[in-house]
Amino acid sequence: MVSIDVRNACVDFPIFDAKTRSLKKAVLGKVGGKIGTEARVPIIEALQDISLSLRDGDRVALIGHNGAGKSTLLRLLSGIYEPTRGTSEIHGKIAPVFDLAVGMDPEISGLENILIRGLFLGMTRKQMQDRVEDISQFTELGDYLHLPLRTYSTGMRVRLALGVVTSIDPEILLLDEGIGAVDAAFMAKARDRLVDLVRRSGMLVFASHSDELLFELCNTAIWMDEGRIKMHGDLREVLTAYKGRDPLEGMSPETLERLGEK
Ligand SMILES: Nc1ncnc2c1ncn2[C@@H]1O[C@H](COP(=O)(O)OP(=O)(O)OP(=O)(O)O)[C@@H](O)[C@H]1O
Repeated sequence: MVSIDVRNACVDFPIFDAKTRSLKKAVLGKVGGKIGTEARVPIIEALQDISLSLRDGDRVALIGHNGAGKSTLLRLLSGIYEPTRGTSEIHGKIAPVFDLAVGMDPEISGLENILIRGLFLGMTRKQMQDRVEDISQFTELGDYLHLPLRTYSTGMRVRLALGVVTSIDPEILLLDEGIGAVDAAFMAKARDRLVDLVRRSGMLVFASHSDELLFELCNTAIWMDEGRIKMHGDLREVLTAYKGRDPLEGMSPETLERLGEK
């Protein structure tokens, strides 16, 4: 069974090379997790007292200001970070997609990178070999696929990475935004594959600042604030509370029609 159970989890980052005295003023800043200065070294309390249970079919949006703890929570859910206090129990095959560049080697060709990146995301060599043709076509990179990745532009790299990421079959998909570096026409094409990917995966947790993408992919939301869960519930309700207005009101009729929210 695919499941995530987190109980009273905290994640602290001790900062060994910071000057505590000057940091005391910084606690007043609005953005970021709380900075504790009582200990011998300053400690950033990135996540505090997080409890949540997610099950198959859950599609959760992670929202909140810069530094609120969204990326740290995704890393906790992926097992990259262990909780400093509390527990997290995760069952299922996880595909963490935080940084599209991770798992890519600049010295080998695009085609070889497709294989390597797929293995990194938990696929078998055979599964990836069956998908290479489809991914290659999707990227529209043509002969570039035979050249080393270092010869690619940023957008070309994102095309390749998105092609691979949207071809996998994860049980738990953890997605961090950062997929904006492609042109609009390509993004529209990637969006369809992304929607398909999410339908195939058992569970999704998606950190993003794009209301449109969130409505397209998620049904519930967690609002993170200073390392804590401030609200967890229906996507539209949580986004409305976070923004102080209904997010659907500002959207064009075409977008609303696509989202099925006329
Ligand atoms: N490796 C680290 N070392 C020290 N502090 C960290 C580290 N990673 C994150 N933090 C701190 O943890 C807090 C939460 O950061 P996190 O990256 O999770 O926020 P976020 O909600 O993803 O922000 P954004 O929307 O800007 O990406 C911040 O105060 C940040 O300074």
